[in-house]
Order: sequence, then C-alpha cells, then structure tokens
Amino acid sequence: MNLIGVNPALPGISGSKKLGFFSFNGGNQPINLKPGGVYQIKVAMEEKQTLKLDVQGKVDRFANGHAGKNHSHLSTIGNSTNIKWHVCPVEKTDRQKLLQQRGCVIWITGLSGSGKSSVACALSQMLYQRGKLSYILDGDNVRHGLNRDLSFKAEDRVENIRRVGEVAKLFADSGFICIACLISPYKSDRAACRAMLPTGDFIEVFMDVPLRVCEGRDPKGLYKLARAGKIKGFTGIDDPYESPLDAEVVLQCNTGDCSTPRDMAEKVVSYLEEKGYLQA
Ligand SMILES: Nc1ncnc2c1ncn2[C@@H]1O[C@H](COP(=O)(O)OS(=O)(=O)O)[C@@H](OP(=O)(O)O)[C@H]1O
Ligand SMILES: Nc1ncnc2c1ncn2[C@@H]1O[C@H](COP(=O)(O)OP(=O)(O)O)[C@@H](O)[C@H]1O
Repeated sequence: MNLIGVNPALPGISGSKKLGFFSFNGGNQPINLKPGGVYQIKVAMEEKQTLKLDVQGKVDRFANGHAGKNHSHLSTIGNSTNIKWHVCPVEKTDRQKLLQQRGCVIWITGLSGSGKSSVACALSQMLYQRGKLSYILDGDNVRHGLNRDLSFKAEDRVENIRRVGEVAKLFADSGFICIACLISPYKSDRAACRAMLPTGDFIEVFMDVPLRVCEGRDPKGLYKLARAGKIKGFTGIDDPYESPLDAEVVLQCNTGDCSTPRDMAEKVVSYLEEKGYLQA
C-alpha cells in the first residue's frame, strides 16, 4: 500500500521544508492503518544520503486521495487549519473505466529549446488519434495564468513546479494522461512531484539535448539575449539545470540531425502501452 503523509506540524520536527512532506511504500507487507489514527511511522528518505527519522504523526490521507470511511478528524495542511477531506463515491477507477485508460503524469524536462513542447504536442495528437484523452500543462502557457505571479528566481521556479505538480496530480486522478512540459531544472522538485503520485504514475521524460543544440535552435532569441546579459538567470547559461539520472524515457539528440518530435513521442506511447496506461 502506498501512503502519503502530509503533516507540516509534526511534533519535534523542524528545520527543513522537505520534512513537511513524506511518502512511503509498504511493499508487500500488509499495513493496517486507519485514516485518522495516530501512528509511529519510520521514514527513510533518500536524497544524496539516507536520512532516517522516527516520526510521530497522523496519517492524513491515502495516496489515492481518499481519507477512508472514518473521516471524522480535522487536519492541518500547511496554513489550512481544520480541514477535512471529502470523499465522493465516483472514484478514479470508475473514471478510468469510462475513459478506457489509466490516469498518469508524463513529466517532460529539459533545457529551453530542447523540444519539450514539440514532443508534448506530438504525443497529445497521437493519443487523441487512439481515442485517449490527454492534457498539456506547458510551463510557458501556465505562466500566462495560474503562475503569472512567479519569476525565474530559484524559489519561484520551485513554486512553479510544485503548483504544476499538484495540478498534474488532479488531472491524473481525473483519469487523464497529463503531459507536463517544463524546464523543471531541479531534481528535488521533480522528485517531490513524483512522490505526489502512486508508484509508476509519474513518468519522467528527459529531453537529453545538449546546450549547444538548444542554443543553435534558439527559436525565441532568448539564448542570444542571455549571452548578451540582457536576460539574467537563464537556464543553462547562468542558471543551473540538473539532468535526471533515472528518467523512465530518455529522448536523445546530440547533433542538429535529430529524430522528429513524432518519432520521439512514439517512444513515450510505447512506454505507456507496455505499462498498461492505454487501457483501463
Ligand atoms: N530565465 C529564464 N530561464 C529559463 N526560461 C526562461 C527564462 N526567462 C524566460 N524563459 C521562458 O520561460 C520558459 C520556461 O518556463 P518554465 O516554467 O518551464 O521554467 S521552470 O520550469 O520554472 O524553470 C522557457 O520556455 P521553453 O523554451 O519552452 O522551455 C522560456 O521561453
Ligand atoms: N526533434 C526535433 N528536431 C529538430 N528541431 C526540433 C525538434 N523538436 C523541436 N525542434 C525545434 O526546436 C525549437 C524548440 O522546440 P520546443 O518544442 O519549443 O522546445 P522547448 O519547449 O523545450 O523550448 C523549435 O523551433 C522546434 O521547431
């Protein structure tokens, strides 16, 4: 059983924003946890090193978004106090049956100009042709609305990814195949989005395209402006990009002569097919 615990008010824990969120997997061991109960939970967090914690906290909700039948307790999530998860009888599995597909998140990461949007569009088209519903959350587009208050400084990029991760999670829960394409330069943010979803439902696609190729394309002239010092903090120039080491799909292009976005999207479709996401 996969569980997600979210309790920023964990007693005795402070000093790291990462500790506000944890997830764990019971593997094949049955865990008889009741929603609303108070448990002693051992959490092992693996980032660069393994951090072992003994946490006394409440189980707030299950990873599938259900608080279970006994949902009389009130929770504190972030700054929201006295809130309670409301459960409806129509569940993700029902919606998936209706759509004949499984909800998931395809997370496309890579430098500006690496082809994220092109692959996202090609993928969405190919899925549409097969009668599968998808929706694209493109970083550039989301910054026109939901995230218009965010800049490109580090903490705003973190918030950008967190919000899109949360929205993508909702789309996946609705049964959609959500395609998120953002630079998402930090590994820890992508890992946090992965942890929001049930195991397997976050599919990371790495546009493994070197800076020189992206800069050679420069369709918006942004690299030129960044090189000229007219844009500060541009990813790949004077701002970091942390490549994934464990992406589910790697789409490589080392030269100017790449395979087409459609061919690249085909690899993602094959992955979805193989893992059973294109059927209920
Ligand atoms: N400083 C800086 N660094 C990187 N990119 C910049 C910057 N300023 C503007 N842009 C444009 O914003 C697009 C990236 O937005 P994202 O939301 O995907 O970025 S991030 O994930 O928050 O890093 C990106 O679009 P793509 O080229 O589609 O990646 C750029 O057009
Ligand atoms: N596989 C590809 N081969 C050649 N050019 C590509 C490929 N994918 C995208 N491009 C071109 O590269 C530029 C950037 O593509 P885009 O999808 O907007 O990237 P991103 O969303 O990562 O910024 C565009 O001009 C696009 O036509």
